[in-house]
Amino acid sequence: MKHSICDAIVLAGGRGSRMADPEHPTAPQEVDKPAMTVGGRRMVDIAVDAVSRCRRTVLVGPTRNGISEHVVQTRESPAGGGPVAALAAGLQSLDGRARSESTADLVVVVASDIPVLDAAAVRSLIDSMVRAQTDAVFARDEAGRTQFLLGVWKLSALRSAVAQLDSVDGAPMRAIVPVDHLVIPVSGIEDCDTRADLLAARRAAQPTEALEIADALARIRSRIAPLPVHRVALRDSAGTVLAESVLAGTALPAVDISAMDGYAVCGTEPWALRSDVAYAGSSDITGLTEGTAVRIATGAALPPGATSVVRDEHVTREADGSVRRIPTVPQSDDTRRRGEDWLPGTELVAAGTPVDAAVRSLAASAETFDVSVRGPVRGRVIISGNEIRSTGPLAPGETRDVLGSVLPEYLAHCGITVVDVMLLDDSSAGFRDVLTRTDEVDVVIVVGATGGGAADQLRSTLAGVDADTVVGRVRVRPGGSQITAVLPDGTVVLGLPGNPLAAVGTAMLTAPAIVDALTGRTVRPLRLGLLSNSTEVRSAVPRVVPVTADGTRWRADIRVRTAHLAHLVGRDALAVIPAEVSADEPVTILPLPHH
Ligand SMILES: Nc1nc2c(c(=O)[nH]1)N[C@H]1C(S)=C(S)[C@@H](COP(=O)(O)OP(=O)(O)OC[C@H]3O[C@@H](n4cnc5c(N)ncnc54)[C@H](O)[C@@H]3O)O[C@H]1N2
Ligand code: MOO
Repeated sequence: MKHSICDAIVLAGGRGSRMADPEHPTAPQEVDKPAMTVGGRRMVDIAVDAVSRCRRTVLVGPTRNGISEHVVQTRESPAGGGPVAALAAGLQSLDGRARSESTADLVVVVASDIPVLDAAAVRSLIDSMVRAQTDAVFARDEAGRTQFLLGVWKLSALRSAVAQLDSVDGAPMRAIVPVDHLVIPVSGIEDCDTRADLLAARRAAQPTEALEIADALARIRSRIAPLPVHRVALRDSAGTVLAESVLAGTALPAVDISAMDGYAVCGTEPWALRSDVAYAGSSDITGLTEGTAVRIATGAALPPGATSVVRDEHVTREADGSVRRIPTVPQSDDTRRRGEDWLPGTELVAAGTPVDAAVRSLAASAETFDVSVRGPVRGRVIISGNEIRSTGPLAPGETRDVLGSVLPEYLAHCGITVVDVMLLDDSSAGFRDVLTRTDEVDVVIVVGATGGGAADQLRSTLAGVDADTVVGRVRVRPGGSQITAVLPDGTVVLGLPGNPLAAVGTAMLTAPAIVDALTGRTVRPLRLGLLSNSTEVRSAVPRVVPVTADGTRWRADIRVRTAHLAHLVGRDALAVIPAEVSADEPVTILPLPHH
């Protein structure tokens, strides 16, 4: 029997009253469980995808957006009438359409609260059904519970089981389970009934493996969506990146002008010199006639009739007041012709270019005064840790905050404009608050709490809000515990390890890739260099190490302490050193900001 003769009924109604959020007692106590996300996907979509190889799928529950058009949506009667009422509605929908098609023999039934359900689990149920030739097969989860809402039925068995009931409204699943059924173990299909189940599922959906540096940066660049495009006046465009190319609004030069102080001439020499002068900016100069010349300033428009410009140094004045070209000089024309630099519509700067001083100046040269851009990227720095103090004397065991005041400078160098810096307690409520109030920023940079230990709330809070963790760990030292995640509202979270040098090194390594992704800026080639002391810093794990220019090479610091920034004082750059580096293997150079 082939998979294609199965139809599917996905149950996506039900009130998830046990899902109510204990931290938000005022929130509605009934939640739409199938719409809740795990790993960034709605559980209803997970269920629909798991049966995507079935011939027809009926989704029973409130009408939902974002469901494939191939899926028929219907509603149980009465609404909220429970799973048997929903199955009856699903059957009715299948039967209604079956008249024009051959009837399927089997029907897969899945609920929308199984966060790791996939096609393979459905496949194994169908395979068992085909082998056993029974009326229904249900899945048993690893806790030993039979999941009657995850199974495969003989269509005829399901139809008659439902038909023999007086009323489907509120009927329990047990009322229709056929005597002749099989239960098979299927791993990893635990359903989500409570908020704790949901959090555990979200936690399990977070990546735990450490990525190589290049893979981590590539994932960040491909998985983080760009910011919206907006139009700004050039004078307000600092820190932005062009979303569209800058096109010339006018030709440059707009008319033929002189490139030198000299003489505009007409025809063949000698030229009788007129007494007036063509100044830059004057537009009412009289035309030249054959055999005449007029003095002209650099940048002045050529008078009508002028055939070329001869610079002062190339001309002699005759006693009769006429001018001639010095015979030995080259026969050059010192005119800048209209459109010689560019014509209207020429692309002057490509999309993806950061708007710097040169871009702003160039756009003004082309009479372009506003541009379509992304950014600037606005960041908020959160300093976590109950032991961290920024002001006042330290109590025993407290640590001075040595990052809040300096990280904005390093982040600015990476392309993030920090709009505020906040100190935060390591409480789950505190973390939840900073990850849900993100309206004014594009990136939240959290310092500390990345480790995943008892006091490290960042990972569990990210799981709780179902952030999409793009990078969970990186194979690098320091900075291995760094996190890059995207909140459901699109805000990016960059988790930096708490040790000060680790925090700065991680920011310098990873923040530029976040800015690349958010702004769509063209990724620059890596700056590479060679170490002068590679044998002294060779390690089994890739490292980020401060370096100082050493002739044509870079000298890396040998024993680096991460609890302060001593190793950044007077250093030129950070080097990203591959594992087991050899003397002639290039390392990536990340220049440090300087004044
Ligand atoms: N069992 C393990 N424990 C730790 C590991 C490990 O692999 N296994 N890695 C260590 C490394 S390396 C680092 S780095 C940290 C990263 O942990 P967190 O990101 O959770 O950082 P915290 O624990 O919050 O802080 C670490 C350290 O840094 C000090 N700190 C934090 N913020 C500041 C600040 N603003 N100014 C000055 N100093 C700061 C903090 O007091 C801690 O001493 O985990 C290790 N543990
Ligand atoms: O990895 Mo920690 O980030 O070494 O200092």
